[in-house]
Parts: sequence; C-alpha cells; structure tokens
Amino acid sequence: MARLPDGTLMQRAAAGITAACADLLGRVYGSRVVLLVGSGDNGGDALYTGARLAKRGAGVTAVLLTPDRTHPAGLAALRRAGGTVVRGPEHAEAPIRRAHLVIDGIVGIGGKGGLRPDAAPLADLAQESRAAVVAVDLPSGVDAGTGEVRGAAVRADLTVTLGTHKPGLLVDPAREYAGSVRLVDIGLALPGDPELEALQHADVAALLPVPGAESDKYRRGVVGIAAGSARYPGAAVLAVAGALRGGAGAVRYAGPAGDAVIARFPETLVSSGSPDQAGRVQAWVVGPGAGDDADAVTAVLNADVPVLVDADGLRLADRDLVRARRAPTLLTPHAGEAAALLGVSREEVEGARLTSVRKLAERYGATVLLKGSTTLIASPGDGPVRVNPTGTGWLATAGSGDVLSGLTGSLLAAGLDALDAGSVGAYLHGLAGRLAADGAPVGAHDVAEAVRDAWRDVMD
Ligand SMILES: NC(=O)C1=CN([C@@H]2O[C@H](COP(=O)(O)OP(=O)(O)OC[C@H]3O[C@@H](n4cnc5c(N)ncnc54)[C@H](OP(=O)(O)O)[C@@H]3O)[C@@H](O)[C@H]2O)[C@@H](O)CC1
Ligand SMILES: [K+]
Repeated sequence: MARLPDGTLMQRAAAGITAACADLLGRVYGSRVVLLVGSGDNGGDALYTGARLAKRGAGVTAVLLTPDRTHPAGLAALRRAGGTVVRGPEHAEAPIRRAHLVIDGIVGIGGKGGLRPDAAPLADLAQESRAAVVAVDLPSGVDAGTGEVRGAAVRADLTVTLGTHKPGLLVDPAREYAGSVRLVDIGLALPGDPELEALQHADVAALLPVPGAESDKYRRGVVGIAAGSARYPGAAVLAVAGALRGGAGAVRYAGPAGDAVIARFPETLVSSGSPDQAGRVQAWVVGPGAGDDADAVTAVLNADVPVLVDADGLRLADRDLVRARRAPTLLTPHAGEAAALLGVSREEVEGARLTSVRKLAERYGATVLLKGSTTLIASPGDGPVRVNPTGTGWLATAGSGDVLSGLTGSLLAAGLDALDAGSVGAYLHGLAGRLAADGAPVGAHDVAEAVRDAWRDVMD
C-alpha cells in the first residue's frame, strides 16, 4: 500500500466487485442496490462500488452503521455519483426489502467476533429479502483466519474476495456463509507461506504415482490392510477396494475377513494372522471395522513403515507409541473421533476445525486428516494446512471412510509423504464422490469404482 498512490488498491477492489455485481444483476441500469457500510475500509470498498454502480444507472442507497465514522472519500464518491444515504441501521428495513442487490461492507478482515447487536439484524433482513447478497472480501461476522463463526453473520450468495482467499472462505462453518467465491487480484504482494493451501488438478497430477518402464509390482509399493472383523467384514472389502485404486502395485490383507475380501477382489494377497506375519509392505492401513483388535493396531504401529490409522484404530492406538514412531503416521478421524481424542465435544471440533486439526497433529506428533464437510490435513509444526476443495455431501455415506483409508494408504505405499498422501487421497475421493453421485445418492463401492474416473479427470 505504501508504494501506491492513496486509494489505488481500493479502486482496483471496487472495479472488481462492480464487475461481479453487474454479472449477477444482468442489468445494472434501473436496479436497486443497498450498501451496508461499516466503519472501516470494508465499508469504503462498498461505497466506491456503489458509486460505480450508480454511475451505470443503478439506484444506490447506503446504510451507514456508524454515520460519524464512515470512509470519507468513499462516501463523497457515492454522493457525487448520485447515491443516497440513510444514517443508522434502524432505517435499513424499507430499502433492503425493495432491493435487487445488497452489498455487505459491514466488516472485512478487521472484524472480531460475530456481528455486533446493531449490525446483526441487517444480516437477517438481507437474508429474508429477495435480494442477492454480495459480501465484500468476506461475509461480515465470520472469522477470516479460522473459519469460525461466533455469533451472527451475513449469509452471502457471492463473496468477492480481495487479493487472496482467506481461510474463512474455505473452512466450515464460515465457508457456508460465503456462497460462491470470486477472487479479485488487486496486485497485493503476498507472504510466501500461506496458512492454508488447497491443491488443484495440476498439483494432484504432479503427485500421482505413475509407473515407469522399470516398475514391477513391488517397486510400485505394496500396501497392507489390517481392517474388518467377523462383525464388519465389509469395512475390509471397502478398504481394499480403495487401496486397489490408489496406485500401489499390490494389496495385502491381514485379518479375519479374508474370505470376503478374496471373494470380491481375487487379486488381493490374503492372510488371516497378525499383520506382523503378513510379509513385507511399504505402508499399513489399520482400523476400519477392526472392532477391538488392539493387538493388530499395536503390531502395525511397531512396523517401521508409514501407517494410516482410521476408525476403531484411533481409539485403540496408544498415543506414546504413535509419538515414538519414526516412520510417518497419518491419523484420519472424523469430527466425532477427533473430539474423543481431544477430550472435547464434537460441536467444538466442528466449530473450530483448523485449531482442532493442528492440535491433534501436535499432540500425536503425526499428520492428521480431519474428515467432514471441510476435510483438513495438517502435519505437526507451522507449515501450511491443506484444505480439500473437492468434498461433497454425497460422501457422507456408510463405508466411504473405509474407501478413503485404503486409497490413501495405497498412496503412502507408493511413496507419497503423509501430507501429500492425505491431501491427494481426499482430493481423488471427493472427486470420485462427485463423479459417482452426479446428482443422485451413491454407496461407498460406487465411490471406490469412480476413483479411476477421478484419476483420469485429474490427469487430463
Ligand atoms: N488490507 C488491504 O490491503 C486492503 C484492504 N481492503 C479492504 O479493507 C478491509 C479491511 O479494512 P479495515 O482494516 O479498515 O477493517 P474492516 O474490516 O473494515 O473492519 C474494521 C471496522 O469494523 C468494526 N468492527 C469490528 N468488528 C466488528 C463486528 N463484529 N461487528 C461490527 N463491526 C465491527 C471496527 O469498529 P471499532 O472496533 O473501531 O468500533 C472497525 O472500525 C478489507 O477487508 C478489505 O475490504 C481493500 O480496500 C483493499 C486493500
Ligand atoms: K464484508
């Protein structure tokens, strides 16, 4: 900001937001627009945007939340362009009810906590009205840095974010408030290491293990699956189904559900004893449907290869044993399992995913993949947390986690590190869920089968 003439960034921001609003409105001329204007620069962005829309023939009304502390240059620009102003949130109701578009400039990255009591009713009014709601930078009231929502917040149809995505736009619950997100590049120089990163197709394509001319099944990696029980043989079958599509050259199964596995997947190497008797693998998956088989979990944790621990295995894994391991460990809890490991409520984990996943990674000295509406993957330390952008509600189906653990274990066996294996596994799994669902319900086996389509889609 220091190197640019005063107001340059704000003009770039306003130009981008105006373009997005015009797209949404279809026709700017004759439309009715209400600006919700807070006391900071977020309100300034809204005012400059309003001025641009007014110049293009929109009827623009600014509701000033703190009339004595409003961005002065933005307000002057709006007035010059013919916009009208109402002073105080108590006058907002009538204009909002008539509006085609409401622009939320109450607070941006300078906000703390949920909306204040005078601003909170505006969020409700905007939501109840028929107007489209566009948030400037982020929906007011959500926490930009963590995705937490501690109180009232605006629910937007579209968020136009400036310079860079904020964690709050990518992590639930805040993500749900943002609607679709459009990034406007305003030429900010960004710090090197982000707090959060999301892989895209090209990143995943570069990480997927593709066999070379010299490869044989052992060099591609063998993944061991220690899962399932007499009571839950299906978990073993689904974990193997995922593992067969994850790029390892062979899948070994060790446990009591070998007959069910071999009946469905004859290519599996099956044994019924303990995992430590099963022969060499390059990575283990332990836990899905394992019931109370603590010995299998301990045997796997004692192996000097990467280990993925899921489901029942999480409850049975000794924390000190995990911490003492030298090979990578990847834990894959859903919110309920993470809550049990952290000794807090499920709601607490769901309300503070980013903090929870970091805490778990620290406590166990392991990489943690926290499943759910937003899947996050964190390794211990301050490196960026990964957020999976491909998730879909259709994946909330029985056995879907078993497929993910097999798939991700296979990627570990093929040589990806725990953070990459977790994020690539989640990415393919989410994409497979979308492709398999295509707008209709799916079972976990459909997701496993669609992993190949997801793989091709990424490589295209
Ligand atoms: N940085 C950049 O490079 C660029 C930044 N840009 C823009 O600036 C925005 C950041 O502006 P900012 O720093 O002025 O803070 P902002 O978000 O407007 O809010 C602070 C004000 O809100 C108030 N307030 C606080 N909490 C509240 C609550 N819960 N509920 C209600 N009110 C609350 C608080 O009031 P106070 O505590 O002082 O009473 C304070 O005055 C950024 O998001 C982007 O839009 C772009 O123009 C381009 C380049
Ligand atoms: K805002």
